[in-house]
Amino acid sequence: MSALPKIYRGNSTPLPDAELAALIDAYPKPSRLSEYSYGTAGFRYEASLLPCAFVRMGIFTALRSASLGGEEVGAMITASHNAERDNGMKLADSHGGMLDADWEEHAVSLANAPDSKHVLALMRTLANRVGTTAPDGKFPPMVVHIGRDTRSHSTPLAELVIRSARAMGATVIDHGTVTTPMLHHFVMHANGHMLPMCIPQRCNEGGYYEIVAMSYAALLRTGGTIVGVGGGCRRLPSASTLVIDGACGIGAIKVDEFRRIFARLSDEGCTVGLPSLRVVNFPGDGPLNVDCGAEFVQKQQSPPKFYGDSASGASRQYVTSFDGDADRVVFHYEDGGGEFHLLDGDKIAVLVSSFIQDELRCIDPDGTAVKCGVVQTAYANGSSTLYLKNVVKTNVVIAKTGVKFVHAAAHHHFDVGVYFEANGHGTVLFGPKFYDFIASAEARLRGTPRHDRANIALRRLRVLPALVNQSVGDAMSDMMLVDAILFLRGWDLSTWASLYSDMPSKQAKIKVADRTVITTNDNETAATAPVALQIALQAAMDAMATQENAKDGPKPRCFVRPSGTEDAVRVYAEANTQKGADSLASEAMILIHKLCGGVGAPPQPLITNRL
Ligand SMILES: CC(=O)N[C@H]1[C@@H](OP(=O)(O)O)O[C@H](CO)[C@@H](O)[C@@H]1O
Ligand SMILES: [Mg+2]
Repeated sequence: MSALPKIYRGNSTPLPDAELAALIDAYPKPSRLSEYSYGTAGFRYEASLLPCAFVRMGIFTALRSASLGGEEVGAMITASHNAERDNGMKLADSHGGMLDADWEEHAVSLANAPDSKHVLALMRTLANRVGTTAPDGKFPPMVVHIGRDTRSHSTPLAELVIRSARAMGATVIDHGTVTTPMLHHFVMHANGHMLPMCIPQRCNEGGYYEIVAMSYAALLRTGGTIVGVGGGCRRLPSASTLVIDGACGIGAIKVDEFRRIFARLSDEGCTVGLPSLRVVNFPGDGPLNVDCGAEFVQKQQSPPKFYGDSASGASRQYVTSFDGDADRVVFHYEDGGGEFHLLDGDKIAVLVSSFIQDELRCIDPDGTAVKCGVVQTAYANGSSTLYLKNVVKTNVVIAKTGVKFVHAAAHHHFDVGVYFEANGHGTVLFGPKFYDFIASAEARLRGTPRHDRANIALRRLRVLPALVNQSVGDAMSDMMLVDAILFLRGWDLSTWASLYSDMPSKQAKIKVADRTVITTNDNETAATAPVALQIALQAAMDAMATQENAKDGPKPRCFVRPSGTEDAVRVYAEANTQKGADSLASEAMILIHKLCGGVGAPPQPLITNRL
């Protein structure tokens, strides 16, 4: 059952300096760390390094809320796909998305201030700059939402953030264990962003489930009114039971709620197309993110371990894997011959963008009313980019790795912006022109028969912004979006997979003494330092192109970049053969080890078994 958040009301008055200082100094900077840095998705370190930063982030989030005149903000305690030993914090700004880039540096300065004296001085400067200090020492109202994942240290770390935010006089809304996208959703709705669909009861777990389940059911129901269109709208036996691998994390617990909701929907007579759900890999079934979950499945390109579950071959035809905080989702299946097939974020981008474009065209055949497009990163498989451009015929933009970059690009470039990182993190953003389009279509189509194709398209499009999380990528809502599209198209995973074939690829990571010695160009497709590294990588790519001598399709590609969430350098390679991709990635690993201060013995060649 969904729990209500615990609310600690604040009085907007910080504790006296001496008490704040005592709290800050009780958690000094760890001697093992020279500086905290703000990575791809916020602070992320081995958990024992974090108390100092987290006490200060309680203060920071309160200040951020004050700077926005009391708009509510959020802090999610999670290290997502990382191992259990790590933890971290993702900060949600008042619109529900990632923290404003200008404020990242304030967060970093506060985290790295040598002691309480400096923290308090910085806090005062910041408060003055944003005009928040009143003569009586009172701040404007401050509201901070807190969520946490299932890691053993997430609760004590969350308590530290709560303590220091309360010490600032902020109201703290503690949502307990939730997924990252749920926390972002609460913050977005609490501030009334996403109007006209925002109503207050959606700011808690029950409200979240309701909005996702109801809009999903509404989308499925549009399949019930089709008369002789396209032969779709059926649930193939191979897509009737959806197995959900929860990565032994929070997503398993939360998605399991939908089984109860689906049962209720069925009781209420809403049975069109609901699949049965089977959740595996709950917390405690196995170690978090180990040999299971979206990160493992996508990076290793192999099926997850089904801890404590002897799922038969038949039930592995329709499987989805979440990551540790359920903001990523990938799909996969085993075919009749036992071969594994992955449908990653690129495949989701293709499925979703072509569905939306098809529906838009039913109302606006010229396709000029709203600008649609897809944002990918350098990790997108070359075949997916070609397919999007040549077959879906949509706009494609390549942005830097990380949700904060792809989200901003989707928002900036498109009225309907689909973004998915290859690892399955993504969503669809709907801008004002989309809502105008829906409003004018509603006026125009009023009174048309429900089975009229344009009328159906309108009802499908209208429900999407409620189903698809508008603040960040969301494994649960993305899973339902994909499932609904498959149902409406009458497809299973193999039909979807057959749209195009991925170029064989290889991903790996390698430890170096200091990964910041590697810098990259803007979209991370090439290293700008060390210069010798990029020259050698280019030579390796050219040699592979000559060796493979493929006539058409994308050319072999390899790039490297320092991870923003792990202490490692990431390597990506793709080629026309798996052997070629493995060989390029191996060469890159050896080059990094040699030119960038590799730790330990030189890496061994990478060999993918499924050749
Ligand atoms: C190759 C890869 O999957 N990188 C991931 C990973 O970032 P890195 O900076 O590569 O560690 O974690 C980010 C947060 O979840 C996610 O946005 C990003 O796509
Ligand atoms: Mg995640």
